[in-house]
Amino acid sequence: MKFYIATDHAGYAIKAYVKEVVTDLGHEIIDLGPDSADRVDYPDYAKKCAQAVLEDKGSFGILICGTGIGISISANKVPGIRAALCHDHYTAKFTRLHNDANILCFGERVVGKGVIADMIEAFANTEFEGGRHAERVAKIEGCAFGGDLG
Ligand SMILES: O=C(CO)[C@H](O)[C@H](O)[C@H](O)COP(=O)(O)O
Repeated sequence: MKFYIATDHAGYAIKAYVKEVVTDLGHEIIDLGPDSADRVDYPDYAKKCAQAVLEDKGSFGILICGTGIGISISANKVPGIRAALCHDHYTAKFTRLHNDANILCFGERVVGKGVIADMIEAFANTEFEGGRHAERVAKIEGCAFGGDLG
């Protein structure tokens, strides 16, 4: 699998560890920045990663900020992106199974290294289940374009 990773300043410190985890699992990871812990705006990096994931079909993203909240909200503004803010193995696994998430998000200030490695493994090793979930995922794009929520 190919992953794109981006953070803001509050997710920068953990990035090297995350890249190591992804590589050790046998996957490719491309770093979209930033290259230092200088203060940046998380929407800029969410957008960079979202665009890369959409342009490179079949790839996935990892986005990290302090809480994981701002960067996931931002990425989800991009149509076609399903960025999941995860906190543990269960949420990382089920967002692939049921939501077909294409970007894993978390907060550097929220989860520790063990949980991060566990989430990445669960996210990378879980396939979308399809079926009834595919119908719901299709409706997500309807929400993005102001469709009828029923
Ligand atoms: O968690 C975040 C957004 O949801 C960010 O990573 C920042 O930590 C947060 O916005 C605080 O920003 P600051 O400039 O570091 O005070």
